[in-house]
Amino acid sequence: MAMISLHDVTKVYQAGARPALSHVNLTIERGEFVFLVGASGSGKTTLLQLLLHEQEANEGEIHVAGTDLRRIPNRLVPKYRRNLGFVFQDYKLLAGKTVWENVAFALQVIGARRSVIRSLVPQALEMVGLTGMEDRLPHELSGGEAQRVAIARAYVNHPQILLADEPTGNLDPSTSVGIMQVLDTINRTSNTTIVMATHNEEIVNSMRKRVVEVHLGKIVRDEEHGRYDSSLYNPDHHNVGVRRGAGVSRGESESPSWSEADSQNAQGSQASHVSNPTGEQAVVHAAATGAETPATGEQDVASGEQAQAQVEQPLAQVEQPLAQAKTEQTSVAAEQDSDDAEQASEEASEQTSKETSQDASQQANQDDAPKPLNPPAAPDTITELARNLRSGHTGRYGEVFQSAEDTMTWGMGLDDGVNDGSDDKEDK
Ligand SMILES: Nc1ncnc2c1ncn2[C@@H]1O[C@H](COP(=O)(O)OP(=O)(O)OP(=O)(O)O)[C@@H](O)[C@H]1O
Repeated sequence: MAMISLHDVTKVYQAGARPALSHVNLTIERGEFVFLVGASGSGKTTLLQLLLHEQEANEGEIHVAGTDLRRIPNRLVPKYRRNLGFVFQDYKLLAGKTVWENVAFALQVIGARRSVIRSLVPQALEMVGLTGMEDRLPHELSGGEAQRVAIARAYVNHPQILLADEPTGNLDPSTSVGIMQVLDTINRTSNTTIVMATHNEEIVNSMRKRVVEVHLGKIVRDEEHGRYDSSLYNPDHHNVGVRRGAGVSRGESESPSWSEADSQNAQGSQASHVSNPTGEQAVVHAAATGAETPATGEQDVASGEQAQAQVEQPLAQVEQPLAQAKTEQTSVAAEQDSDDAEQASEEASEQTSKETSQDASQQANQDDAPKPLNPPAAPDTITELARNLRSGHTGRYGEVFQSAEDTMTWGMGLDDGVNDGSDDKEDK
């Protein structure tokens, strides 16, 4: 069964208004990494809200992690959301809690044992490269560090799915590379399904993941190893087009006729210049060739060197402990009531701690600092991203997830006297 499936889904916020989503069909398998792209107002956030069950569809079926969202009673929504981690553009850390407490909180509110918390929080912080920063408060963090904490919090209970709405929208290019590296590592090492809404062309075009493009509430493109050119569906222009052949089509999508310029672009050039929203010219590789062509040193890439240095930290440092953790403990839920599992967690933690303490200490306090070169460990896609990345424009991002926050694992029970983490902090 697919991890996520939408069948003929329509969402209308106000009677008579254009549907935010119209007859959408989409299937995402376990372990896929999907970029959700499209102009502001196209329906990306709405789609994520439907997956969170923050909004309900007017028509159609949605299944997520085996749950039919048409049939889920409200009281079970918080439990359902344990399957999901969510990363927001603006981090949404709890201001009065330390890094450790922010991450631990996501486990405390679902009733995880202290021993499990003591095991999983360091692993999550290590995975995002923040070991050594446990005692910092959010206001003492850079944007990139704050987003790493947010990812650790979203991932600490090992959800099957990570949803992210513009997670790099507030970050500079080099810091964005680090965030994408973390998400890519989570996806590759733990088979976590990731759906990320973004406007950032360079991230999409460099990482060459599956791309689902939404335009006026409809999926107009669904491609393996796809790319994104925001100008093709610019809502301010009537003559929109889609660059067919930019990737492998995944299935039914509505494709408007494409313009002559697009046609020329798609016919074999190795690279094309695509205007970014600020009007600058960024060099991107034409996906029509389907080749993972390495960037040349001649390319004019803003912040390229800095971004590349940022990304080329040894991935083994974060992958090894995560892989080990996944081997020895697959589900927080399963561990909550099992003493055996608890013991295994502690053993895993000790083992992980021994094997990685040296690397972890080296990672402390280095969130945005250039990292040492380690080419064999850096995946091509991330290296490509580091070379190509420019900041994309950020779309509308309001408080649309405000109510969902309250029932995500870290928000549930905030005002209900839930342990604030201080006990666990002492035991850390
Ligand atoms: N709560 C709401 N009430 C009424 N209309 C809404 C609501 N939320 C979204 N819409 C409308 O639904 C459409 C899709 O909005 P949505 O936020 O999903 O787009 P988006 O692609 O995520 O945009 P952005 O990239 O700017 O975040 C837009 O026309 C928007 O105005």
